[in-house]
Amino acid sequence: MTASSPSSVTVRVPAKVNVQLAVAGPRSDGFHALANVFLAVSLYDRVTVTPSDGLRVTCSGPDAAQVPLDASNLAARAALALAGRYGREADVHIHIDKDIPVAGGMAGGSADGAGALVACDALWGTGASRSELLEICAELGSDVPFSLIGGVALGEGRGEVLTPLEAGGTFHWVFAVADGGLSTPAVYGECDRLRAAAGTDPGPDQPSASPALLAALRAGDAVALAAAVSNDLQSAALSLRPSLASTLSAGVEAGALAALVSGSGPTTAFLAKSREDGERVAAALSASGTCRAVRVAAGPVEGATVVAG
Ligand SMILES: C[C@](O)(CO)[C@H](O)COP(=O)(O)OP(=O)(O)OC[C@H]1O[C@@H](n2ccc(N)nc2=O)[C@H](O)[C@@H]1O
Ligand SMILES: Nc1ncnc2c1ncn2[C@@H]1O[C@H](COP(=O)(O)OP(=O)(O)OP(=O)(O)O)[C@@H](O)[C@H]1O
Repeated sequence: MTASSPSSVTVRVPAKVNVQLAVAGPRSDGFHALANVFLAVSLYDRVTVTPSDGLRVTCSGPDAAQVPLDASNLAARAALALAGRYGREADVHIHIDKDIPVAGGMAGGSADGAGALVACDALWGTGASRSELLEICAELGSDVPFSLIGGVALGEGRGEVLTPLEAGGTFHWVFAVADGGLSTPAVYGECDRLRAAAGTDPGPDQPSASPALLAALRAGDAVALAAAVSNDLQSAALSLRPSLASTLSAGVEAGALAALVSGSGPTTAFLAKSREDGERVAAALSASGTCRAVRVAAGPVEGATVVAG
């Protein structure tokens, strides 16, 4: 550390919802080509890195007990990857203040990976370029590059090849957090199984983004966006967790413009006309007893951002 180095750095990183998730059939490497339209929303993890004798991870927040604190933690993997590239030790204490539901389909682990990468880069004065950071993100996981850039973006390939998109306004969301998580590979596997059983495997080719969805985003038009949202993993998530159907119905009955599973689930996402409508949908979902917790959020918001240090 030089005299001018910060003594610690804190980075704030948002959760995501997928407003379109078009999934092709499995590729030969086991991944699926996607047309994945990500939107970053205002639920955040905060990742703080401080110089330490060795690599150590701690976590606080309501779901902290479910977060691994060993080298499998995506934040630890990010620190190791950056240190490895720059030939230094990952001698850092990473603290995750976790507000994003764990294994909820909102890219919580990916957020921590992107956050730790940006934080270590700032702490160590690495000076890595944006494209170098994005390359490391893509090695860590398909959702991690988007956690770095935030906003709204189309993810192609396995979701890591990003094209930033325009959004003409703020969209208001309600998220119903379910009890327990769903494993992302298990949900992709169930999607393949259901398609094989129905004889509807679409093949491995790259799917396309929906023009109507992109136009709705550009216009900032929540009603048009509600008509265009889609998630090819939704039936698989419902197959593995049938109780999510009653959460989706409760949100629709409460007046949500659209109700969908967030990514691989089991968090469900509800689009509202306004912040006030969102508060009403949130209150009705809480009263319905069909979920563990309810959160309101808005987006798009910016990606991983240094907030202290
Ligand atoms: C469901 C989404 O959250 C939507 O944004 C993502 O596609 C998942 O992204 P992620 O959690 O970063 O996933 P990764 O860590 O890259 O991959 C975990 C596992 O999910 C499956 N996977 C993931 C992405 C993808 N395009 N096809 C897949 O089949 C694979 O089984 C893979 O082994
Ligand atoms: N920093 C982390 N925070 C949470 N989970 C982590 C972290 N690092 C590794 N994991 C592991 O990743 C698994 C998935 O957690 P995560 O919260 O990222 O799921 P998710 O939001 O469904 O992911 P995605 O939406 O990207 O598919 C957890 O069960 C946990 O074992």
